[in-house]
Amino acid sequence: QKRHEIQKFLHVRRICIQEFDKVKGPPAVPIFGTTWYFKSDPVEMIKQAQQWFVEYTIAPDSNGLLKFWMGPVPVVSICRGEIAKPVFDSSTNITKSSQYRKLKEWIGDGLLISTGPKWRSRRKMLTQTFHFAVLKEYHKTFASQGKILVDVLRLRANNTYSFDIMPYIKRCTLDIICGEYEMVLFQDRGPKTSETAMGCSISSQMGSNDKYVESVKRLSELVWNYEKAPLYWLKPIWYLFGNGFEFDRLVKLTTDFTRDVIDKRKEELKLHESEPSDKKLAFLDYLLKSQKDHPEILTDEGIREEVDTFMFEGHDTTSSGITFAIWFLGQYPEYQQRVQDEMDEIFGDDYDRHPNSEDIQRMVYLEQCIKETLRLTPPVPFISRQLEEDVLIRKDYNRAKFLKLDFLAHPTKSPVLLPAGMNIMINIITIMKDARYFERPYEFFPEHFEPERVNAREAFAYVPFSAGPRNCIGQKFALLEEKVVLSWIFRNFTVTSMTKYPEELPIPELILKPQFGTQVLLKNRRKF
Ligand code: HEM
Repeated sequence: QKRHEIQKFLHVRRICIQEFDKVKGPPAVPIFGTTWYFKSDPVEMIKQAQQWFVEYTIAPDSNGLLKFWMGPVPVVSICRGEIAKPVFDSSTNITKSSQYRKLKEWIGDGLLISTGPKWRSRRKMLTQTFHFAVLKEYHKTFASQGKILVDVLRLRANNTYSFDIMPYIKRCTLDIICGEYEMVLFQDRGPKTSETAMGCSISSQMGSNDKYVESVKRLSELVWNYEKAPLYWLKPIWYLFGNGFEFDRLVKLTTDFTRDVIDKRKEELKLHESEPSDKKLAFLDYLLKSQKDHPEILTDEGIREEVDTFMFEGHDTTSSGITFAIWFLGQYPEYQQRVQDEMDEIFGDDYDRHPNSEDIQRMVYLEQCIKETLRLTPPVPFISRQLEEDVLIRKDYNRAKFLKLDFLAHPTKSPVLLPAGMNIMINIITIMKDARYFERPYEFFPEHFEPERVNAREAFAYVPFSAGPRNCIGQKFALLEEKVVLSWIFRNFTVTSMTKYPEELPIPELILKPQFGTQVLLKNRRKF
C-alpha cells in the first residue's frame, strides 16, 4: 500500500515538474532550505517579487504565469485574473495546498482549510449565519465597538507626536468578532455588545485578555516564518533552531481559551433553553444548536476548529483592511475631506450617534475608498491550492472577450497545462494591479470604484475576497464592519499619516501588514 502511494506521488511529481519547466520564472536550483529563493529581509523580498512579476508576467510575451521553487515544492503563481478564473470557478479545485499545514495545527480543519464533503457541509451550514438578517443585527456591535475605539483614541488626539494606530484597530476588530453572538443570544434582554459571543468577556479594547491577543499576533508571525523557510519543515530544526516549543505553547493557550469560552456558552444556552426565539442565530450558537440535533456530525473539537478559524480570519483581515484605509486617507487630504463631507452630510454635527442601516448605505464614497484600499493592499495577498484536476490555459483563452482590450497585445504564446497535483498560488495582489483594468494601477485612486468604471470591468479583475465557491464567507460582514468603524474615525478625527505608499511597502505575513506599524497624528474635529 505504502509503496503504491509513494509511486503515485513520484509519478504526479514528475508530471508536475515536466509542466512546471515550461513556465517562465527566475532561474533557480531547488536547494532545500532556501526561502523559496526570496530574500529573507521582508522589504527586499517584496522588491524582488515585484521585479519578477514585471519581468515574467507583465512582459508582452508572458502568459501571466510565474514559476518558483518553494524549497522542494514547485509552485506556479497565477498573476492574471482571466487565468485564475477557471480555478476560482471550479467546484473541484477547492483543496488548499500543503502551505496551510502549520496554520492547520492551530486553527484546525475548519472552514478555511478543510476540503471535500466536510467543507461542503460546513460551508452550507455556516452560510446561513451570514444571512442579511443576521448581518443587520451585527451593525449594533460594530457601532458600539467603534464608539469605544473613538473614546480610547481620543486620548491620543491633538498630540504633536505620532503613534501606531494598528494595535488599537486590532483590539477593536477582535472585540467585534467576539461580540456579535452575545447580542443575538441575549436579544430579549437587550444587546450586551461589549462581551464575547462565547459567554466570557473579551473587552480587549479595555485592556483585558492581553495574553490571547498577543498570542494570536505571535502565532501569525511564527506560521509565516515556518512557511517561508523550508528548513523549518524538518521537525528537529523547527524545534532546535526555530520556534517549535513557543508555537506549541501558544497553540495550547489560544485553543484552551476557545474551548473555555465554548463551554461557557454551552452553559448559557442551557440556562436560556426554554426562552422562545425566532431570531436568526449567529454561527457559534448555530453550531451548538446543530451539535445538539446531530452530535454525530459535529464534535466538540469540530466546533473549536470553526471558532478558532472565525476568530482568526474574522479579525486579523479586517484590522489590516481598516488600518490601511486610515493610512491611505491620511496620505491624501483631498480624499479624506470628501469622506468627512459625506459623514457630515449623514450625521451633521452629532459626533456620538450610532450609525444605523440607512446611514451605512449612504456611505458611498467611503466604500469606494475601502475597496480601493483592498485593491492596493489586500489583507490576503495570495491564496494557494493543490489542483485536483488539470487546468489547461489555452492559447486563445477567452480571446474574443478581450478583443476590445489590449489582451491581444499580450497573447499566451503556447497552451500551458497545470496538471492535477500541482501547487498553485493565486496572486491576488498582482491580479488587482492590472493596467488593463485600473488606469492608475499603483496609485490610491478611489475613483476606480465609481459605478460606471466598476460596471465596465471584468469581475475577476477585482478579487480581494477570492471568488467562486471558496470565496470569503465573511466579505459582507467585513465591508460593513470597515464602513462603521472608519465612519466613527473620520467623523471624529482628521488623520495625518507619517509614512507614504509606495515608499513604505506593507509586508506579507499570513495577512498583509504594515512593516513598521502605522504612525499617524490625530486631530479632533469636534470642539470640546
Ligand atoms: C477585509 C477583510 C477580509 C478579507 C480581505 C478576506 C479575504 C479572504 C480570502 C481571500 C479568502 C480565501 C482564502 C483562501 O482561499 O485561502 C477568505 C476566506 C475566508 N474568510 Fe475572509 N476575508 C476577510 C474577512 C473575513 C471575515 C470578517 C470573516 C469572518 C467573519 C472571514 C472568514 C473567512 C472564512 C471562514 C474563509 C474560508 C471560507 C471557505 O473556504 O469556505 N473573512 N477570506
